[in-house]
Amino acid sequence: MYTVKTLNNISKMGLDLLPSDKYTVSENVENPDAIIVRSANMLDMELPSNLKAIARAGAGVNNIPIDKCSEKGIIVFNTPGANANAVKELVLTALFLSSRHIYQGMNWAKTLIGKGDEVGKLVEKGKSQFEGPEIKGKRIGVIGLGAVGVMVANDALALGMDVIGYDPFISISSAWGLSCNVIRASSLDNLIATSDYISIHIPLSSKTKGMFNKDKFNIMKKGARLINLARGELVETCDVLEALDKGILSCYVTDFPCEELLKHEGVINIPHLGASTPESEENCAIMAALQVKDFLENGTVRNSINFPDCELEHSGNLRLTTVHSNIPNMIGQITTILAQNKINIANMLTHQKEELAYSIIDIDAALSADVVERIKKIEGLRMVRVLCNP
Ligand SMILES: NC(=O)c1ccc[n+]([C@@H]2O[C@H](COP(=O)([O-])OP(=O)(O)OC[C@H]3O[C@@H](n4cnc5c(N)ncnc54)[C@H](O)[C@@H]3O)[C@@H](O)[C@H]2O)c1
Ligand SMILES: O=C(O)CC[C@@H](O)C(=O)O
Repeated sequence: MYTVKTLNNISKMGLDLLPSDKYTVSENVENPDAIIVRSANMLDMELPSNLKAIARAGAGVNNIPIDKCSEKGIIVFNTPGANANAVKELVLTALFLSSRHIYQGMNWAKTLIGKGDEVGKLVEKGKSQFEGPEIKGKRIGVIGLGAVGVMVANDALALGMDVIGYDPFISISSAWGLSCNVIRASSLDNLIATSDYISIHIPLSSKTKGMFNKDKFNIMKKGARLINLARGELVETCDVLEALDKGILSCYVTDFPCEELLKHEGVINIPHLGASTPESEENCAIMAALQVKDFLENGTVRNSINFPDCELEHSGNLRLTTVHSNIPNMIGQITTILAQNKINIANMLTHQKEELAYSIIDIDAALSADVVERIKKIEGLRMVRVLCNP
């Protein structure tokens, strides 16, 4: 029996994929084998001693202590692309909201309650204050061309915009999906200096935190509009407010409100709704649950942040999986212990990612607790699991 703890509301469509004869799934599980989480902050959480896997039902993993997990041999998954369409649709909404003063106009229209037959006349008289430009023919700069950025860039082209993109780490699959009509920015500053609209789609990390600061606002086109549905901390709050006050920015749309942003008229604050559609919640939950299940039952790794992809067809009668430091002679030490105990290896696979390596070893014989203990004691070994092959 495996136990899975949920830290946020996770769609039932996903959780139902963990059958009740093999899994106990609840927000109240004490010492779980796996955690499925959305945006709950796990950074200061004490990691349960049984924990083997954390699945982020979503894209951003800045709420998960990745380094601490890697040290302990705990795998972290996310669900790439599963909520990208939901975010893209909200970005397109944000584009129009930032341009056409729809939100301000709607609020103003509400002030006409009680004016009775005068409402029509007052609307016509007052509407000019909410005029705003069309997006067609304007330039949008898309920063980060991953699952969301590629969709935003392609759809902005379809809306008649001139699209420039920046992503020095673009993946091959994203490059295949991106329209060849998207202009490749020679630098981030070049994108920022030439765009009427800028949309950010990069992860928050120590390298990207505060990336949008005074220096970037100072090179923007006067009156530019900035859309940030990625993460609040990518943009320095005091600098964005100053850019709005100086008229450098005419609007900032964010999915991450804070007290200061809520008070400013030039900010459109959305309460983190980027992925809040039934479709994306289901997609993320299904992907997260299946990844956890395949890892717990078969040791398969797909879409992990800290582990290398690894998948091996079953052979033999037992499967040993190990997480260890990516240093010489780790496999040598493990296989030596197996050989000393006359255990034949039916098949094996080892892959590495940065400082960590993951191995799947199928064996023909039974494995005593003593052998497992000896393997666990190898220096650099972070996690050992023994699974029964089907
Ligand atoms: N508001 C929401 O609800 C919501 C939903 C989904 C994702 N997000 C946020 O949006 C981010 C992007 O999501 P995604 O699904 O497209 O992720 P993704 O991993 O598919 O794409 C991220 C892209 O950013 C690029 N990148 C990384 N550092 C960069 C840098 N310094 N400059 C330019 N490009 C850089 C990467 O190469 C990658 O192509 C997530 O990390 C998450 O924080 C928010
Ligand atoms: O789970 C959510 O509602 C938000 C998810 C989003 O921020 C993400 O990074 O995928």
